[in-house]
Amino acid sequence: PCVIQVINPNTSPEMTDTIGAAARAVAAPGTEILAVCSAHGAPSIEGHFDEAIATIGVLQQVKAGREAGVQGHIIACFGDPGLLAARELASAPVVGIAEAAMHTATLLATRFSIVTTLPRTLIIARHLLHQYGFERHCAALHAIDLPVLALEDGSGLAQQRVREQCLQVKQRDGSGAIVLGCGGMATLARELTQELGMPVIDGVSAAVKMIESLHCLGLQTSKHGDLDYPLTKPLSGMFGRFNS
Ligand SMILES: O=C(O)C[C@H]1NC(=O)NC1=O
Repeated sequence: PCVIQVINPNTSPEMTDTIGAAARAVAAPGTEILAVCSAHGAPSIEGHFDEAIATIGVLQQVKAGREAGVQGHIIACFGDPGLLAARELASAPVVGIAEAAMHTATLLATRFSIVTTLPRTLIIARHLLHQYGFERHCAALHAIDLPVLALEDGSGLAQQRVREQCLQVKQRDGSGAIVLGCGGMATLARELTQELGMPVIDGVSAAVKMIESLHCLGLQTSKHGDLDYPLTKPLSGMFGRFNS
């Protein structure tokens, strides 16, 4: 079996459910999805500070997942918080939803646009484009200018703003694909792809299929070089829980 731990780095149970549903919608018959969220941290991640504190919860979940013997981990926040640290802790593959969505977009179009939530988080997406080497593939980045948890308030306003922004991307950006820049947008991708007649990509589902592929290929996070397990040292205070 292929057990995939899908980690919502924020503490919103509603968003964890949205993310889990998107993952299960595409999981292969032999794949089990374990959707979890940080035990403590921020209810939504909307900036560098939120990302920094969310990283600890991500790493705690990755450690628990490794001890449970999962076949892969997904970091289901568009900033991919703690990705490389998680890869040091993990033996199984770790995929972030931003990298998964970006890689997928480059297989389908020469350029993609990103649609995310608050304008202040655009810089985080820009940093990832640079880190992953996708800057020249990204035509534009847009924000719907609503907070992350507006996607879970039941009003449908955020979902409507995402749809409107995607329509504008299609008319103005000259990009062939759209990347949805939030784990909470995961369940919108398939319907928007149909309506717009162009690929609208959700990183949660893309990451599930990537982990399944890596598992099928018998490939795991490389422990040769700089993603080897962390050096053992006495960690103190709140980090004592990471002492293996
Ligand atoms: O960066 C963003 O706008 C979205 C990001 N924040 C969050 O709590 N989950 C996410 O995917």
